[in-house]
Amino acid sequence: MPDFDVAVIGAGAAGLSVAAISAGLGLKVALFERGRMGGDCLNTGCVPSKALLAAALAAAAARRAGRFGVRLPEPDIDWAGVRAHVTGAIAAIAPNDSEERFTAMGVTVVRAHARFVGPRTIEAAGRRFTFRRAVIAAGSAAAAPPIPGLADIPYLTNESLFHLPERPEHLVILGGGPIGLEMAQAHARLGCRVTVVERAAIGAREDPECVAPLREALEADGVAIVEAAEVAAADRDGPGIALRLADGTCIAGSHLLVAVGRVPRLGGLGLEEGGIAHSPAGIATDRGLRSVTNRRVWAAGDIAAPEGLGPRAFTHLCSQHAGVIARAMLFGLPAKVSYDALPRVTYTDPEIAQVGPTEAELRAAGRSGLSTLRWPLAENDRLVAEGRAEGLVKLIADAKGRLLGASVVGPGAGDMAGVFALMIGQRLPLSALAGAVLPYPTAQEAAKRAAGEFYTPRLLSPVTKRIVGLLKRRP
Ligand SMILES: Cc1cc2nc3c(=O)[nH]c(=O)nc-3n(C[C@H](O)[C@H](O)[C@H](O)COP(=O)(O)OP(=O)(O)OC[C@H]3O[C@@H](n4cnc5c(N)ncnc54)[C@H](O)[C@@H]3O)c2cc1C
Ligand SMILES: NC(=O)c1ccc[n+]([C@@H]2O[C@H](COP(=O)([O-])OP(=O)(O)OC[C@H]3O[C@@H](n4cnc5c(N)ncnc54)[C@H](O)[C@@H]3O)[C@@H](O)[C@H]2O)c1
Repeated sequence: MPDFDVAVIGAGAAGLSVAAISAGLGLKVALFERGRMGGDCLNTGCVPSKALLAAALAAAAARRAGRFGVRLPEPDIDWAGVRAHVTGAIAAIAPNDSEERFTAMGVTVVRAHARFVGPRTIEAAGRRFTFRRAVIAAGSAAAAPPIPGLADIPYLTNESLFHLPERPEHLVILGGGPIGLEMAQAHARLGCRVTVVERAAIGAREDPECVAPLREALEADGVAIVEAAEVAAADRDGPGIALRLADGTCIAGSHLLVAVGRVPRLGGLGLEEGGIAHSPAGIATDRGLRSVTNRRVWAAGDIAAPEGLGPRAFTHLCSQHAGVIARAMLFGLPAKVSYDALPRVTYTDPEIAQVGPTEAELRAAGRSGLSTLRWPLAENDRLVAEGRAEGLVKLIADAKGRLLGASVVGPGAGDMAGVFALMIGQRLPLSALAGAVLPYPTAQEAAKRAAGEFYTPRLLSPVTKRIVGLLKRRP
């Protein structure tokens, strides 16, 4: 008999979710973690980045208070205090992901590097563990672009950024994706000079109508943005760093943050010994997240590269993966992942939220009969009252009024994304949102108004007017 029903490699968002469900269902579970419990999200990702953004927002709010007739002096940023807030947020959440909590659930937690030594055996801490089923949830790490000289200079990634003892004087950020943009705004608002160096365009994956207000906000925060930049070399520059661009420009700063995407942590897992197929994108799985070569093995989280979909890196996706694995691996049901209603949010100010595909992606996929519905946040009473009515809700629907994609830019865009995820996931018609009674005044009303735009032309059509004209003669 195998030692464990389920063996999980990695105690990040994905591994913890799988372990909790499996143990909750009464299975014998082993969980291997070589680093910190909680993985990237808790220690070096979502939590510290959002904590830093919260500190930055407080500084920005103080600077903006004058518009309400509340004049405050320029905020005095105490870097040690900011760091204490970040580490405090991690410490407050850590018990949820702790070894103690999982041990209490009945999980055997092994704090060591784990590797497959055969298709049904894992080795860790000098011991061998046989398993009935295994889940690889080893996550991803910051990618290092092949720039000459980069490997020879000290640069930061998400693993080191949140532990800087001193505030960077001039943070140069390579990459204008979500990590680059969130960290650019956070550091600029906390008093650092910031330059973003981006190969293509910032926020390139997002709807351009959403990126435009964010670009303005970043520039207003003092972030310098260099786009279409080809970095030819990286060097030391005294105590700092310098990026030399192909056009001859030199961008020098005190610190360099590399945020150009993620690579799966495949190294040292013994995938060959385990008979587990993989590619540079991650563990090759079917849509049920099951290894295409070792049918006792599944993959979850950033490291999973499901067939035809590829990897994605979001904590909420880890829960979806865990749910699919629970149904497929534990109950033998035909569960599959779908990213049709997957939300993502860049937590800048303004936030950018996307649920499902963007308009450009839908059009590139050849979808016809699409309706594009917009509602500007300048028309939202609550946001006007709060002096932050910049942004847009943009919805893309099919001819029958079913929502396919939603793009939002503005304050609280991420909170609005939940409704759109529900609508797309459950295939609800726009009338469900357009007809809902929402509390006034809330930002969410902008979502309802955008949905209502699908029906407005129909409602005010000459035919409807003629019908109403006839009906008015009723006694
Ligand atoms: C700066 C930043 C901000 C982010 N912000 C957000 C956000 O706001 N919202 C969002 O949804 N997502 C965000 N993400 C993405 C999110 O953090 C990841 O998608 C998520 O943490 C992935 O979880 P995971 O369980 O797949 O991997 P991880 O969290 O990386 O966990 C994998 C674990 O496996 C362990 N491990 C690896 N190999 C082995 C081995 N051989 N043996 C034992 N242990 C091993 C590692 O030590 C690690 O703890 C952010 C990421 C970054 C970097
Ligand atoms: N709020 C969130 O949900 C959140 C926040 C941060 C990260 N994440 C997750 O982490 C992932 C990784 O984020 P990321 O921002 O590192 O990656 P990314 O792939 O999303 O963006 C990287 C950016 O770097 C640019 N780039 C690549 N090589 C370059 C080079 N040599 N020089 C200059 N620019 C270069 C790309 O054009 C791209 O715009 C995200 O895709 C997301 O899944 C999520």
